[in-house]
Amino acid sequence: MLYPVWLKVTQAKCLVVGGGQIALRRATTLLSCGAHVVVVSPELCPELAAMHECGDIAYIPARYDPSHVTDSKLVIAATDSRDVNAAIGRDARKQGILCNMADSQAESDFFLPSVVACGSVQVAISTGGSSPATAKALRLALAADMEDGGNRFVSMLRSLPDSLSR
Ligand SMILES: C[C@@]1(CC(=O)O)c2cc3[nH]c(cc4nc(cc5[nH]c(cc(n2)[C@H]1CCC(=O)O)[C@@](C)(CC(=O)O)[C@@H]5CCC(=O)O)C(CC(=O)O)=C4CCC(=O)O)c(CCC(=O)O)c3CC(=O)O
Ligand SMILES: NC(=O)C1=CN([C@@H]2O[C@H](COP(=O)(O)OP(=O)(O)OC[C@H]3O[C@@H](n4cnc5c(N)ncnc54)[C@H](O)[C@@H]3O)[C@@H](O)[C@H]2O)C=CC1
Repeated sequence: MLYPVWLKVTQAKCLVVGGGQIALRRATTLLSCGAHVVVVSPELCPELAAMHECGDIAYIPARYDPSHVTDSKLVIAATDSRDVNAAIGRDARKQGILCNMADSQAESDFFLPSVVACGSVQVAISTGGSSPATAKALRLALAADMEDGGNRFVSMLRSLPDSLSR
């Protein structure tokens, strides 16, 4: 069983190592939550390069080095190298920093959920890593329903036995 939390990352340094699509996904979410996103990678995909050009993220154009982890609140290891991602995880752990490794559920301290946001309400969906595609399908179904007034979701909640909906 995973322990669910809603983490405050506003203005906190969050390190993303790697410059591909997974790094982009992680950087985008962190940025939308107000984090100070630092990306380390010898190269960036066009979307991350654009985010750097407009000043949304800090960029260190280099291969990963253990010093990059220092002072991070969170670390995301999203390179395409198992050895590099594992080393990032070990360095983060030494400094007591939580780390997610894109290629190792076993070594990650936390997973990323699918999120539906509706005003101040956020719903996070996880399958504990067993089926990310299911988490995404549930998000899309719930988002479509909420846009439509949330009737199916709300009626589903109302149809729960009193003992469950209390
Ligand atoms: C452990 C975890 C990562 C972590 O958090 O550490 C993880 C792991 C892996 N995902 C893989 C594949 C895909 N992931 C997606 C999508 C999402 N994956 C996300 C989270 C997580 N994915 C974490 C567990 C979440 C949970 O608990 O359910 C979401 C929710 C959030 C996000 O990533 O932003 C986001 C949906 C966002 C949204 O749109 O709502 C799609 C669909 C798509 O991209 O369209 C596919 C292709 C379809 C498929 O194959 O299922 C693979 C195989 C890689 C390979 O072998 O090629 C692994 C590796 C493995 O399983 O080890
Ligand atoms: N968690 C998930 O949902 C999924 C995870 N993955 C895993 O995520 C990882 C990354 O995937 P993509 O972004 O698609 O890969 P990608 O190949 O597009 O990007 C990898 C990036 O890492 C950078 N890199 C390589 N060595 C580096 C180093 N020493 N220091 C810093 N940066 C370095 C490269 O320059 C490149 O920008 C892969 O290991 C893949 O197995 C893949 C699909 C889904």
